[in-house]
Amino acid sequence: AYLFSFSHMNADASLFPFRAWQHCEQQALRHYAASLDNLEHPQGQWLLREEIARTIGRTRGVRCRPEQIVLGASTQWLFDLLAMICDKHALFAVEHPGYQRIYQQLHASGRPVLPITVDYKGMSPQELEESGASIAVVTPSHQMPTGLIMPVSRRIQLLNWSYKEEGRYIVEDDYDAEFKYEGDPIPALHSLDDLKRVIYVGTFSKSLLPGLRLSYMVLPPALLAVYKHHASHLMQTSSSLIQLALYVFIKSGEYQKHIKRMSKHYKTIRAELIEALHDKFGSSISITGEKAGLHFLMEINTPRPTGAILEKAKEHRLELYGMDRFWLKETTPAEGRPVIIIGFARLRSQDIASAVSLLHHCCFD
Ligand SMILES: Cc1ncc(COP(=O)(O)O)c(/C=N/[C@@H](CCC(=O)O)COc2ccccc2)c1O
Repeated sequence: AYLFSFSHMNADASLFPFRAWQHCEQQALRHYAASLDNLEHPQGQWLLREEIARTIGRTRGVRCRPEQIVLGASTQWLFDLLAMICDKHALFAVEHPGYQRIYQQLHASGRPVLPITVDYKGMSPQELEESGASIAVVTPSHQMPTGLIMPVSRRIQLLNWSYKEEGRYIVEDDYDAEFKYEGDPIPALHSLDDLKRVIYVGTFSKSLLPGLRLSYMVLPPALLAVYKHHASHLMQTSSSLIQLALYVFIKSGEYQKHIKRMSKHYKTIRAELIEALHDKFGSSISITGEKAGLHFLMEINTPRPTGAILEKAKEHRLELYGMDRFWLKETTPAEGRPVIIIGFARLRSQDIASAVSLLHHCCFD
């Protein structure tokens, strides 16, 4: 077990309202037990899809009908489903550096997946155009892993790319959009889309718990028709009990209360952590991607290579990850200054000083 964790991959279950959740599960069993004894709608429980449509309409500006929502047990599964319903010659473009699991998932679907460079505004429209891809997968709210927020100008450029040819789509993976600390809330890319080319994907892994395995996808009408034709034989993969408990949890206002409480908590932890990092490391670090989400990047001006830093972290039971897991192309990054990903969803206020000085030790001593 780790002494301290800077992992970007997990939440802090101790902050989850298990009693409230348990009450919602009991309510779900009491009122909807009948729906557990058969296989429900392939897209998932209507009642939950209605609540999700209402929530993302209010919080992300995503206007959709419950009929367009498909639930699934993980974002990865939803990408599998997407690979099944998209044109078999369609090529996917993903951000590079980017989220490894989706890249691998799409690769496993048998079609070439094209890594497209992320510049300081997000996925490069020129490279995308030249790549011949027709489906671009982006994380505009908080790019994984760089943390950059895609400016509206780049969102418009990507939308225009999708409008240029039939069959082009943008998959907006809005995975940790609930948490934003600086600047005005930016509505989803989906809210700017006039021609129904954006597939909006969300998950409850970050806002609630990754272990619930519940994510959702909003299909534009044209793709919904294809989904209904091709994939409707596929039954829903997420549990009806979890779906109905989540429906009660959202309906009762517990979800909104939880997001408000977690946003406040993460805002405090993030500010304390950044202050502690600057105090300890001084001008030897530069932090980027810290305006939203549950992680940011930290570049360190030290002669010690990334590998040695990660090695030392392992020895000292400090959970820490580098950029290698996000480097999708065979080329490894030119060995510039070490860059590590700093997650703070699991960090406790009382541990920050010790975790930061241990990190400093791994980078310099
Ligand atoms: C870009 C992106 N999109 C979607 C998801 C969510 O996927 P789903 O759980 O299948 O719905 C993740 C999860 N990424 C996970 C792993 C990152 C990695 O492997 O490096 C991190 O997940 C969590 C992070 C903080 C708190 C709780 C969970 C994603 O990084």
